[in-house]
Amino acid sequence: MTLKIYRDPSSASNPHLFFTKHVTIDWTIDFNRQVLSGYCILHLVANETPAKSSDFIILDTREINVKNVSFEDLKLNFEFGEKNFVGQPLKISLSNIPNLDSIKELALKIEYETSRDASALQWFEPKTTLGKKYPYLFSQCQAIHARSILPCQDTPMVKFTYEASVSVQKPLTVLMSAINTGKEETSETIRHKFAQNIKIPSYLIAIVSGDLVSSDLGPISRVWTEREMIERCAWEFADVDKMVKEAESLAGEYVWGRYDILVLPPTFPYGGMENPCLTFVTPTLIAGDRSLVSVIQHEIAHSWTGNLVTNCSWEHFWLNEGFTKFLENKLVGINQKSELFRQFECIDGWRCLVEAVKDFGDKSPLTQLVCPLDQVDPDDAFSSIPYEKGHSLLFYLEQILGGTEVFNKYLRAHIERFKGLSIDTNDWKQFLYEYFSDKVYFPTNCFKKFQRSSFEFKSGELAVDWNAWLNTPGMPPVVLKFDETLANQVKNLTEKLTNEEIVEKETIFDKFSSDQKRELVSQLLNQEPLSCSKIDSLNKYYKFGETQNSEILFRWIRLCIKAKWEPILQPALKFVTDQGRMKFTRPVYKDLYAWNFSRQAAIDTFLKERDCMHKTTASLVAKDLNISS
Ligand SMILES: CC/C=C\C/C=C\C[C@@H](O)/C=C/C=C/C=C\[C@@H](O)CCCC(=O)O
Ligand SMILES: [Zn+2]
Repeated sequence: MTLKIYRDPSSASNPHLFFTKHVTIDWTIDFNRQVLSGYCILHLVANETPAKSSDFIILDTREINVKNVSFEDLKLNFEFGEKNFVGQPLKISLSNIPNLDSIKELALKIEYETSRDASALQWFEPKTTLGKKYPYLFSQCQAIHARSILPCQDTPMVKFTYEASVSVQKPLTVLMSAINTGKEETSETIRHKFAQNIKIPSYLIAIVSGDLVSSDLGPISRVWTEREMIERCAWEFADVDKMVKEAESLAGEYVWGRYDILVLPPTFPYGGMENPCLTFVTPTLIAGDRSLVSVIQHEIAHSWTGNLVTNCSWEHFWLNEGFTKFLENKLVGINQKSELFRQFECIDGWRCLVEAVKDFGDKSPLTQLVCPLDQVDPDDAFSSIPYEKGHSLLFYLEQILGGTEVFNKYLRAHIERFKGLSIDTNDWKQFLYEYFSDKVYFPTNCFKKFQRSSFEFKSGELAVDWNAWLNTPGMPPVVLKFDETLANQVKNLTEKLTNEEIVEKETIFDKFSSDQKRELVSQLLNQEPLSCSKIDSLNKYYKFGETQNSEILFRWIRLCIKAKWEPILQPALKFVTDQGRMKFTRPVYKDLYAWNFSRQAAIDTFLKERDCMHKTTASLVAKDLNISS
């Protein structure tokens, strides 16, 4: 068994010597000190490059307090390398392991404790939870935060199974991105046990602990959250089993056993996180009308693209997110029984892409699909670009390679070919050419070079400008056209609201779906600023400020800020304080900062709130507001 090695600028680890095949975790959650303490055992396998006794096994860590490293009964020497933005390498010496040449497997036991600053963890004191009685903890390991909860080869090219045993004070629950395999109780504590028997990368390790309750949704699904939210969450996500079946019809068998959902506190920085067996989601999805469940479809889709077929490094993140966005939009179409709904989602996605390219600047390397990350923290590079540019490339290929039926078969074949593996863009492209070999002629040596040069098209070759799509900043080389039926129904009202005086609410508005209402505000936002009196009327007749749909509220707030409508200041500050989903919080903070009238209020609010925010959100918003950390 060997592991294919890729370049990963976000990891200091050296899996070319030994790579992880299984991890055993034993933790005690200490809510008083806000640390996880215990040990992990990394079960390593010798890779193709033979290790010498002068070598070190290098693991990624960040703010981890290592007490002891051992192999069987042998204590191993270790030291830390230099700290930088990817953490601090832990170098474990192999010098006193006898007969190193003959060792094929090596179980390294590392006893350690996390720090209070572990970047993967957010700790809550009881008073900050809904129930106010018990503390709460959750993790977010993507992209490179797993190293703050265990020393590991924190690169997605390495995939392993894991088992965990986690002790916590009674009556708290612990859940992980794995199957629950039982518990053991003492008078004071409960030890929860887990097993993840499918190989996963480190970024998919996840843990939550709190006073959680659950409600069954179907044979393989239940939703978990705090008691105060459970009924609303169970109603919102009632269709999840059906959605998993729809995804199976597209992508193949669902192999993870369970598809549970955890609804987190509002500081959770993302819409959703595809932790296997237990998707983590933001409470901003609870709209009260199931209108935001496409995030669940997105996370379900990751069960194949991302969690089975994984990007080998964060430079190829589009392979996770572009594919998943592509499946998500297809699932929306399948669920609504019409391709029109899929195409409608694509229009919104393209608009997000335009905005993200504008944000970074169209010359920025961070707008490339294959995104260079030397000396770049993946959190700083994160944007809609891998999602939407990746989606666009696949949408384009679908069109030129024969349409949905043909491409759906290819998607299945892609998943079948790469499941269980981590891949780069070259691997993806090579298989694409292999699969469609009847359609294209290509020179066999073209794959090696695609990163640097665009190659000339030969007769019969697939006419895709790969260099422009993959390695060039800015918008894609092709402007995609989507069916506009559903958007056009909105366009008439947009024009009316823009050009005419608003004297009452147009009745057509109530016939719109929530997504069309979102589209309406997006279209209004996509043009020149409205006058304050127009915003006054929209506010009076359409009451966008009262919506429970966070996507609409987000766009409404931005529309008002763009119009310099001063009454929006307090609602905008409340919005960025009540929830911390970065997709919403960062643009609103940035808009408030860009407007003289609200700049100081934005800074003051952030400074007051930052200690209660998620660490990643706080550090990125600080950069957005030009505040040093
Ligand atoms: C090219 C970009 C390079 C690396 C980025 C990789 C990871 C970035 C890190 O910041 C973690 C991202 C986690 C994302 C989780 C869920 C998203 O799909 C949520 C999307 C936005 C939202 O809906 O709130
Ligand atoms: Zn995703």
